[in-house]
Amino acid sequence: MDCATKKDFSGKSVRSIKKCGGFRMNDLEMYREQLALCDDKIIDALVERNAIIEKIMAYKETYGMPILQPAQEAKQERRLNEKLKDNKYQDEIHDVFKRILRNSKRIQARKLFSYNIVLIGFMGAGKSTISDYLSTMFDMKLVEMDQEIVEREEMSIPDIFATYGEEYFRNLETNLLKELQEGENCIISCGGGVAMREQNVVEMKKNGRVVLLTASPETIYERVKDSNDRPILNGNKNVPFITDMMEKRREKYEAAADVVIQTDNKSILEISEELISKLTELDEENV
Ligand SMILES: Nc1ncnc2c1ncn2[C@@H]1O[C@H](COP(=O)(O)OP(=O)(O)OP(=O)(O)O)[C@@H](O)[C@H]1O
Ligand SMILES: O=C(O)C1=C[C@@H](O)[C@@H](O)[C@H](O)C1
Ligand SMILES: [Mg+2]
Repeated sequence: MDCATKKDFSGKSVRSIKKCGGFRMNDLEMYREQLALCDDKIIDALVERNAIIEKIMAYKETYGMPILQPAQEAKQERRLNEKLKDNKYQDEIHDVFKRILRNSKRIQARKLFSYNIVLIGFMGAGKSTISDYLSTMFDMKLVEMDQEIVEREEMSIPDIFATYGEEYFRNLETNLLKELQEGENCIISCGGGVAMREQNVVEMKKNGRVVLLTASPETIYERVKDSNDRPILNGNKNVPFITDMMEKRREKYEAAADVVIQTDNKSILEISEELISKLTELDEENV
């Protein structure tokens, strides 16, 4: 390819128009304009897509349909995989769609919850499990209080208890909870004992709705029996001990709760749906 140069009328060297790889001098400008038009189309499509997301939410609300529909999400993913399977840009396009999906989830989360969701309840009630699921489904930030404390202290909870005592651990919980009130649209999965301090409950309610998960002592026993991560239960993993401790804590849990969800024999999806509908109802009552 010969990109010959010649002088223009002012004497400046310019490339010959016809001989440069089949491109013309002004092609670059033209491509840039085409790119800008493409970007405009993408913006218009995204605005339209987001408006459709809002319509779907309104429709589900009107007809009392479940908000979370993981099967539909899986169907959409299959459709996309099929459509992109022979596309040479499939990795890049999949990456873009991942972000689009995450942002759709955020739009839903912001519309549904303008506050933090704070999960409380006895050990093994499912706080971590449900928080994790909700945070994935709505792309919401998740703070697992126990885990956060373990990371900051660089020690396991049983070691914190053994080295510094329970009071020290409880103070860490209170301080973390205070710190978390600065954010919003976050899921906070509390340690099992967090709601026992009145000061903690005041903090939770500043910027959050408190969801109490419950389960029978038998269910709790089944869920915790194979783990040694809960120092209070170590050596006490039996139904009578759990029953007794639960009864002692019950009043405080219930007093802290804005909504209560009983979790025995329910799937994670069922519990999460119940949580969303109870929180939504609560907001409607408060309007
Ligand atoms: N709805 C459920 N159905 C069946 N198993 C469940 C359910 N919810 C939680 N589990 C199981 O019970 C165990 C304890 O759950 P999880 O860790 O979520 O409880 P937790 O309330 O966070 O406990 P802790 O207060 O000790 O942190 C886990 O193994 C989890 O998989
Ligand atoms: O119920 C409790 O008092 C506790 C529950 C766990 O989540 C941990 O926060 C810790 O083991 C104490
Ligand atoms: Mg937990």
